[in-house]
Parts: sequence; C-alpha cells; structure tokens
Amino acid sequence: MMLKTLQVQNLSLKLNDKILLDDIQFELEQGTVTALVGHNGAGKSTLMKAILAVMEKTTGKIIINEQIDQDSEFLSFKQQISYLPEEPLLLTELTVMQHFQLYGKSYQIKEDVLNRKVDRLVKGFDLVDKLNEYPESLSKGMRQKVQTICAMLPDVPLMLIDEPFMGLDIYAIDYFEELLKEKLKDGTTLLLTTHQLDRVKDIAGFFILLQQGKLLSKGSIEEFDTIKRGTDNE
Ligand SMILES: Nc1ncnc2c1ncn2[C@@H]1O[C@H](COP(=O)(O)OP(=O)(O)OP(=O)(O)O)[C@@H](O)[C@H]1O
Repeated sequence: MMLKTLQVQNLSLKLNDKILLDDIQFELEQGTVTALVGHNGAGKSTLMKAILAVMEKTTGKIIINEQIDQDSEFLSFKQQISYLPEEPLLLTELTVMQHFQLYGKSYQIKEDVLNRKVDRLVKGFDLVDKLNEYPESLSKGMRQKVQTICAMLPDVPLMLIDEPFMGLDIYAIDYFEELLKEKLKDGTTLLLTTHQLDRVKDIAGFFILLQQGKLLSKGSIEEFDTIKRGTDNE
C-alpha cells in the first residue's frame, strides 16, 4: 500500500458566513503530482492556505503521512510542508541570502547542508551575484526565483505550489522542472494550482477540480481531458 502523504477529510472553511470550502475530501499518495484546477475564485488558493493553516478551517481533518494531524501537532505539521505562493512574499529588510538562512532555520536545515543547496540553486537560477541584494533591487522574475529557491530548500513530504512558473523565463522554467522531478524521485508529493494544465502535463498525473468551494471531480489527467472535451464543445 502506498503511503498517503496528505489526507483531507470533510474540510470546510467558512469566513464571515461565506462558505469558501465545502466538505472537501481527497488523498495524495507519496510521489504523485496533482494539479488543482478551477475557475478564478473556485477556492484553490484557499484550499492551500487551509492545508497550511494560514487560514483556519471550520471543520475537518488534515493529516500528513497518515499520522501528523494539523490539529494536534501544529509545529511538526508545518515542518512537513513547503509552500510556494503565487506572488513572492519577501521581506524588505532581509537580503537574498538572509531569506535562505531564515528558511534554513525554520526547517532546521544544517548550515553546511543549507550552504551547499543554496550554492547549487543560485547557480541554477542565475542569482549568484544577488545574494547580498535586498528584494527591492531585484526584478519581479528574480524575486520569484528567490521565493522558489526558498521553497526548494527543505526536504519535506509535501510541496504546495501556487501557479508554478509564473514570471519565470524559459531557462528558469526548465531548471525548476528538473528540480521538481528530482524532488519527486526523492518521494516528495506535489500539489500545484494551475490555469494552464498544458504547462504541467509533463509532471502531473492527477487532477482535482474545484467549483465554488466544492470538489467537483478528481481523477487521472487523462480522465480530465475527457471531461474537458465533454464540456467545452470544442
Ligand atoms: N481572506 C478572504 N476574505 C474573504 N474572502 C476571501 C478571502 N480569501 C478568499 N476569499 C474568497 O474565497 C473565494 C475563493 O478564492 P481563492 O483565492 O481561493 O480562489 P482561487 O481558486 O485561488 O482563484 P484564482 O484562480 O483567481 O487564484 C473567492 O470568492 C474569494 O473572494
């Protein structure tokens, strides 16, 4: 039996009487890639934030590796997940390197391991000469690269990626894809939101379709194509 990296059970999230997530249920098996799809406002980002506990769920259970429960082991739960937000969330007062060190501390990465990883990733993303710069002196794409490196530093069971490849040039996209494939080989499980399924088809095996906070359907990517052809009337 495959290990279930993530189990989401009866997850609902209400905010000011508005139901943003309605009884969501799904599981992700170890080493799989799932694309979270749906129209603007369907609840994709909210679902990620609920998994991360950035937004507080109203009901339900969220469990990592079949044992670490968001409700009972909050700190160790948080350390099992790395998150790449759609827009970079960098701190104006920290240099690029200090951001990496902050992530190293939060995920308890040993200093030598961290430095080795940083070394390799800044070379890959062509940021070697930016380590001592502050975010405001970087381009938008460079900031996105810094945020991407932050998310790639920890070795965690689950990665949540909101709109991968946004703002990255083609070289960075290729390199990022390579890194994701490496992570998958190491057993990391990926959940990513996207509006362009074509872009993630190479790596994603499964989909989850949200509509107005409800899980409308889920299955393999091949099945999604069939659903789409049925509804789009192309
Ligand atoms: N902090 C918040 N306060 C109030 N409403 C919110 C909040 N965050 C999200 N919502 C609402 O929740 C719904 C889902 O938003 P969410 O950002 O999760 O959608 P999404 O599927 O990620 O959309 P997009 O494709 O546009 O990124 C929307 O109706 C949005 O207005």
